Amino acid sequence: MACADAGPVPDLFDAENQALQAAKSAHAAAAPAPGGEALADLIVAYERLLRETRRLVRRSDKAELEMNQLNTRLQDLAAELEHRANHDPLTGVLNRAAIIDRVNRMFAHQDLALIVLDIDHFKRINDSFGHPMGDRVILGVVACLQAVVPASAHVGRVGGEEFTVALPRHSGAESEQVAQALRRAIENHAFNLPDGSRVTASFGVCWAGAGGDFDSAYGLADEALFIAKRAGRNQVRQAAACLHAAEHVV
Ligand SMILES: Nc1nc2c(ncn2[C@@H]2O[C@H](COP(=O)(O)OP(=O)(O)OP(=O)(O)O)[C@@H](O)[C@H]2O)c(=O)[nH]1
Repeated sequence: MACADAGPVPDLFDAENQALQAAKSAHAAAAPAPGGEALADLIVAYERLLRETRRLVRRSDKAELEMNQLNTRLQDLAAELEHRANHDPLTGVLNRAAIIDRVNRMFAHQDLALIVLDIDHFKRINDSFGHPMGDRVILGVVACLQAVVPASAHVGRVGGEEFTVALPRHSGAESEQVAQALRRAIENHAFNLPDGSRVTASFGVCWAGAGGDFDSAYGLADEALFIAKRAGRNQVRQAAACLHAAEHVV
C-alpha cells in the first residue's frame, strides 16, 4: 500500500525566516537612507543567529537520541544484572538466596507446599563419567522439573544437585502428586549415560500455613527427603508434621 504524502516537514524557524525575507526585501527596495546600513548589519547578524541556533538544535537532538539509546542499554544491563543476581548460571532457575527470599515473601500472605529433591547417587555419575556429564544430568533434571511443575510453581537450586519447588495453593496431597509426577519424569527421562543406567531422584514434601518460613518448611521437607533416601531412593515422602494441616487446603 502506498503511503500518503505527508507534505513538507514544517521548518522550526518558519516565522523567523519569513521575517528575515521581509527585512531583506524591504532593505533591497528602499533607496539608500539613514539607518539602511544598520538594517543590513542586523540582517547579517540575524542570519548568523539562525544558523547557530539550527546547529545547536541539531546537536541537542543528537544528544537526546544518544541519551535515549544509553538509557535503553542501562535498562537492559540492570535487567541482566538482576537476572544474574537471582538465577543459577548453570540451569537458569532461581538461585538459593532468591528462592529463599521468594518463599519467605509468599509465606507472608499464603500457604505453601515445598518439595525438596536430590539426585540419587550423583557423586557416582560425576566420578564415573566426569563433571561435564554431571552438569548435563543436572540440566536434564531441571528440564523435567520445568516440563512438569504447574505455572504457579517456583523452582530453585538450593545446592549442587538439590532443588526446591515451591507450590502456592497446593494441599499436601496435591503437592505429593506433583512430586510423584516429577519423580516419574526424571526416572523415565533419557539421560543417555554411557553405561545406559537411569537417573533417579528422591523427594521430601512439606506443607506449611501462611506465616511459616523457608527454614522451618525446608527443614521438615529435608527430613522427609532423608527418609526417602534411607528407604531406597527414587521415592517421595511427606513430612509427618505437615500432614494434617495440609489436607485442609482447598
Ligand atoms: N557436575 C556437578 N557436580 C556437582 C555440582 N555441585 C555439586 N556436585 C557434586 O554432587 C555430588 C553430591 O554427592 P553426595 O552429596 O555425596 O550425594 P550423592 O552421591 O548424590 O548420594 P545420595 O544423595 O546419597 O543419593 C558431589 O560429588 C559434588 O561434587 C555441579 O554443579 N556440577
